[in-house]
Amino acid sequence: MMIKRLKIQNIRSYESLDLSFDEGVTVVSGVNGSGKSSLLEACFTCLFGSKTLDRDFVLSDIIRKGATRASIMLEFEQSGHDYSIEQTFRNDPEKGRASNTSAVLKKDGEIIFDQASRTYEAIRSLLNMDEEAYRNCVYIRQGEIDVLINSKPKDRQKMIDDLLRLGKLEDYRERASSARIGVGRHQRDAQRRIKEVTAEVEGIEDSKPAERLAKLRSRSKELEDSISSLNEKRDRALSLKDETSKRIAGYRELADKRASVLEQIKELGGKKTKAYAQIESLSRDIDSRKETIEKTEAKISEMRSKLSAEDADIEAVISDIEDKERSMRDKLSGINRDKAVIEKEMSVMSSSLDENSKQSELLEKAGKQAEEKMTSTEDEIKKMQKMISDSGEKRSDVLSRIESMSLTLEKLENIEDIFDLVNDQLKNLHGQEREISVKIADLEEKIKKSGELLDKGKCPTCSQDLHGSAIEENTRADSLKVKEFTEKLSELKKKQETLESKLGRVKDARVYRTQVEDLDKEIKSLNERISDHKKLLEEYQTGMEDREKQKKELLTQKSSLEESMKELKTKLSQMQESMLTAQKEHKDLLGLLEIAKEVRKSTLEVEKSVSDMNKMEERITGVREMISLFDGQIAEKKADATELNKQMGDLDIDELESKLKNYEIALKNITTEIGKLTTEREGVTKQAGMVESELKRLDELKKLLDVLGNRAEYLNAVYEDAEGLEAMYMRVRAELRSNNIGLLDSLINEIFAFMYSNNAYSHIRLDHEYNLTVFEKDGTPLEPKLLSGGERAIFNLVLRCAIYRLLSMGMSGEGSGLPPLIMDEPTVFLDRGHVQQLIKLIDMMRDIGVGQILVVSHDESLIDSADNVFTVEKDPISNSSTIYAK
Ligand SMILES: Nc1ncnc2c1ncn2[C@@H]1O[C@H](COP(=O)(O)OP(=O)(O)OP(=O)(O)O)[C@@H](O)[C@H]1O
Ligand SMILES: [Zn+2]
Repeated sequence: MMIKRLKIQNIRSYESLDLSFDEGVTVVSGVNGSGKSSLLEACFTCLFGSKTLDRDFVLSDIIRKGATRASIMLEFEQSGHDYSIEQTFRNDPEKGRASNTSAVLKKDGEIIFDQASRTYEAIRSLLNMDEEAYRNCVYIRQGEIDVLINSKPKDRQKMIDDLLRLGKLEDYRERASSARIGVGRHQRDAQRRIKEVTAEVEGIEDSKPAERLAKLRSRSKELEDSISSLNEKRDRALSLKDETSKRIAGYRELADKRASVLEQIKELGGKKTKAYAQIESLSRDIDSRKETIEKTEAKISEMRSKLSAEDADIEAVISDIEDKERSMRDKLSGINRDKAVIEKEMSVMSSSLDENSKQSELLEKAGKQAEEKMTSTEDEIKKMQKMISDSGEKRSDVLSRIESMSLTLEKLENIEDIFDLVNDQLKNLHGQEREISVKIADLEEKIKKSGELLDKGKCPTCSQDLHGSAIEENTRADSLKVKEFTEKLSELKKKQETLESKLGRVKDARVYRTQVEDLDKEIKSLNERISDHKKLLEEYQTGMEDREKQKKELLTQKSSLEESMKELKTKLSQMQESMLTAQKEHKDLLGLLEIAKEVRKSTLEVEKSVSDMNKMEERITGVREMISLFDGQIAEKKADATELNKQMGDLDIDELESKLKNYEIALKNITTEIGKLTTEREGVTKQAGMVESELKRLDELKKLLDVLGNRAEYLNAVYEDAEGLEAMYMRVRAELRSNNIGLLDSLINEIFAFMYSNNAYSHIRLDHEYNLTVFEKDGTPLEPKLLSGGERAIFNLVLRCAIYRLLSMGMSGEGSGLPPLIMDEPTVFLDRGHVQQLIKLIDMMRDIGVGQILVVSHDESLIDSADNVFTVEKDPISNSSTIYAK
C-alpha cells in the first residue's frame, strides 16, 4: 500500500490541507504543538473511522473546535488499483456531539461502498488488518513505544497470532469442535428415537391387529343384513299407517265443513234479526223527528210575527236590521266623542278658575304685607325726626358755652395750634425751673461747707487762719446769688400757673368743638336715612296701585270663565239625553237581530231534519232488501248441509282410529330395533377403523426405523470427520506458529544485532509461549521490563520492525500490500549513537523494499537522511496548522 494524497478539512489544528506523498522516507518536522501527530492521526481515522477513538476520546475531539463540519480524504494505491476513502463528519460545537455522516470507498474512481460499517470491513480485508493490528504493527504512536514489550505473553501471542492470521485457524478449529459436539448430540438423539420406535412396533404386533380386524368385519356384515330386512318391514307398516291417516283426515274434513255450514246458517239468522231491529229503531227516529219539526215551525211563525215579517226572506230581514244597528252604533260613538271634547274643555276651564282664585289670594296677602311695612317705615321716620330735634338742642347748648368763653366756631378752627403752642411754653418753663432749682441746691451746699470751715477758724491741713480770707467773701456772694435765683423761681411759678389755666381752657374748647362736629354728623346721617325711608314709602305706594289693577283684571277674567262654564254644562246635559235615547234604540235593534238570527237557525234545523228523515226512509228500504237476500242464502246453505250428511253416512271412524293406533305401535318397535342394531354396527366400524390406523401406524414406524438407521450411520461418519478436522486445524496452527516464531525470533535477533550498538546484551529469545527474554553477555537472562527506558525503546523498535518484516514476507512482492511504516517521535529516548543506528535501520527497511516510511521527528539528523521533508507550522493567531514541503 502506498499513500498518495491526504486532504483534510477542520481536523484538530487543521482548517484545510491538501498534501501529496511520495515513496521513500518522509520526515515531518515542526515545533511542539504545530500539528505533526495530527497528520498521522488523520490518516489513521480516515482508514478506520470512529473505531480509532481511545477510551478518553470522542469523535468531536478530533474535529477542529468551533467547526460544524469536517472531512478527511485519503488516496492510496494497493495491488495496482487506486483507492480513495472519504470520511465526513457533522459536529455540534455547543453540545460537543459529533457524528460520522458518510464513509465512501472508491476503487479506480468508482464508489464501491458508501456505508460506514461496510467501508470499514472492506478496508480491513484490503489491508489484511484491523485498527488494532495497524497500531501494533505499522503505526508506532507517540508515547506508545514500549507497549509491545510491556504486554503479557498471552496478549502478545494473541496480537502476533492475529497479525499472522493464525487466529483464524483457531476460529476454524473451534468451529469444528462445536460442530463435532453438535453432531454427538444428534447421534444420541437418533439412538434414543430408534429404541422408542422399536418398542412401539413390538407393542402393536403383540396385539395381533389383522385377526381382530377380520372378526370385526364379519360381525359388521351380519348387522347390515338384519338392518335391511327390518327396514323393509318398517316401510310396509308406514304405508299402511299413511293410508289410514288419510281416510281419517277425509272424514274429519267433511265434518268440519258441515259444522261450518251450520254455523253460517246460524249467523245469517242472527243478521236477519238485527236488520229487523234496525228498521224498528229507524221508524221510531222518524216519528220523533216529525214531532220536533212541528214544534220548531210553530216557534218560527211566532218569531216572524214579532219581526212583522211573516213571509219575507229572512236573510233580507237580517241584513236590514244589521244596517240599522250599525248606523245607530255610529251615532252613539259620535255623541261620545263630542261629549269627551266638552268635558275636556270644562276641565281646562275649571283649572283656569282655580288658578285665578289662587292669584287673587296671593295679591291680597302681598297688599297686607306692604301696608304693614309702610306703617313701620312711617314710625321710624317720626322717631328719627325726634332725634334730629334733640341733637339740635344739644348743639345750641354747646354753642352757647363756646360763646360764654367768648369764642366762635370760626376761631376754634386753629385750636390745635394754640394748644401745641401753650404746651411748648409750659415745657420750656419747667426746664428753666429745674435748672434754677439745681443751681440753688449747689450754692446752698457750698455755703454750708464754707460755714463749717469758718466755724473751726483754721485750715485742718496747714492750720492757716481763715478769717478775712477769700472764703468769707465768696460765701457772701453766693448767698446773694441764692436770693436772686429764688426770686426768679417764684416768678416762673406764677407764669406757669397762668399758662396752665390757659391750657385748661384750650382743652375744654377742644372738647366742645368735637361735640359740635359729632352732632352735625349725626343730624346729617339721620336726614339721609329719612329721605331713604321716604323713597321706600313711594315705592310701596306704586306697588299698591299695581296690585289694585291686577285684582280688577282677575275679577273680569273670573266672571267670563264662569259664564262659559255655565254654557258648557247646559250642552253636556243635552248630549246626555240624546245619548240615552240612542242607547235604548240600539238595544232594541240588537234584540230584533237576535230573534231574526234565531229564525234563520231554526229554519235551517227544520230543513236538515227533513233531509235526515228522507235518508232514514231510504235506509229502511235498503235493510228490507238485505233481509230477502239473507233468506236466499239460508236456503242454499241448508241444501249444502243435507249433501254433506249424505257423504259422511257410510264411514266408521272408531274402527279406523283403532287400526291406526296398532300400526303406530308396530312402527315404533321396528324403529327401536333398527336403532339398536345401527349403534352396534357403528361401534364395530369404529373399532375396525382403529385397528386399521394401528396397522397404518405400524407401517409408518417400520419406515421410520429404516430412516433412523440411515441417519445414525451418517451422523457417525460426520462425527468422525469433525474430529479429524479439529485435530488438523490444531496441528496446522501449531506448525505455523512454531515456524513463524522461529522466523520472528531470527528476524528480531538479526535487526537487534544491526541496531544495538552497545555491548551489554548478546541476544534476544522469543519462545513458543511468546515470552521475550534478553540475554546478557555472560548468559544471564533478563525480563524486558527490567531494561532501561532507552533500551526498551530500542528493543521495541527492533520488535516492530521484525514484525513488519515478518508480515511483509508473507505478502507477495515484498510488502507492497502493507501500509507504510509510521513512527511518531521514535528518537525520544535514544542517545546520539542509537539515533544514528535508527537512521541506519530506516535505511535498511527502505532497502529491503518497504516502499513508504513516515516519520514524525524534530531530530535534525533524521531530517538530513530523508527523501522528503515536510515542515509544519501553526499560526498563533488563527491557530491553524500549515505544511511546507522542502
Ligand atoms: N479539536 C481540536 N481543535 C483545534 N485544535 C486542536 C484540536 N485538538 C488538538 N488541537 C491542537 O492541535 C495542535 C497540534 O497537536 P499535535 O498533537 O498535532 O502536535 P504536534 O505537532 O504533534 O506536537 P508535539 O511535537 O508536541 O507532539 C495542538 O497544539 C492542539 O492545541
Ligand atoms: Zn493748710
